Amino acid sequence: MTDKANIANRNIVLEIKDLHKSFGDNHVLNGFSMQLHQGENLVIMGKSGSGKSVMIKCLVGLMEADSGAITVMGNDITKLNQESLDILRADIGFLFQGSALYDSMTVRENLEFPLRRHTKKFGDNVDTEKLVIEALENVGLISAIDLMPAELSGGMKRRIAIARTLILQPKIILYDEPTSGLDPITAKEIIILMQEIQKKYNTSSLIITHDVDCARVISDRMILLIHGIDYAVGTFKELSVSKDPKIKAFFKQ
Ligand SMILES: Nc1ncnc2c1ncn2[C@@H]1O[C@H](COP(=O)(O)OP(=O)(O)OP(=O)(O)O)[C@@H](O)[C@H]1O
Repeated sequence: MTDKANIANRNIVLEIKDLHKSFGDNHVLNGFSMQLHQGENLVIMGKSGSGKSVMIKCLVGLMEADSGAITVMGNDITKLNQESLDILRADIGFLFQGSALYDSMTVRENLEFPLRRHTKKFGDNVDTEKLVIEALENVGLISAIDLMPAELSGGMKRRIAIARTLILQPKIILYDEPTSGLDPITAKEIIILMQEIQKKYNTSSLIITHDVDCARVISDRMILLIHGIDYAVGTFKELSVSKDPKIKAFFKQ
């Protein structure tokens, strides 16, 4: 957890207001709102099918919302042209569910890949080797630089995926189920790594997870996504003692 008091007073780096998204009669998001503050670890929990992925897709522009506003570092993303959106995207790191490394590329090539896509951020004279090494050192896996993804364990893959996200030096990181599919010990190591990154770079993180342990350890605040809205917002401590059966259900594991 971030040990800085009064998160509510810090700058808002990402804000969703009254987001609606339906697929025919399936009203997935019915006015979801949230605010992510500078340096905050905000966990979003919701049951399977509650709309977490739909929300993230709207956030990163992979899906168009029916209505609502999404503001990233002061920019309304629905009003940006492609070029401005690309520049903004370089400040948002996205850790996909299940790591999603390119199987045919070495670890080094996997890390170089995002740098090639975001040349504007670092300029033409970027020292790629230096950035790759720094990112791998951050996740404690410099020794894996020339390995192929197939040669890595699940935990190592997740670390490399985090390094690939970090290499662009994002201000905001979106983690989609960062501990899913990992054994409890490896999951704990990944949570510790996420905390170290947050401390070192003062990144703001939005973390989608089903993992109550992960939420307990890492969250400054939590949002429970129920019925397509931000049904409950608070610290882990506050929400975990709620008497509301819908909220209680999240903490029975
Ligand atoms: N492209 C789509 N077309 C139609 N329906 C969709 C589409 N994408 C998502 N949905 C529907 O939206 C609802 C929410 O799906 P979503 O994938 O966001 O859930 P989730 O909370 O991320 O679940 P999980 O935890 O299992 O990943 C589901 O009912 C799903 O069927």
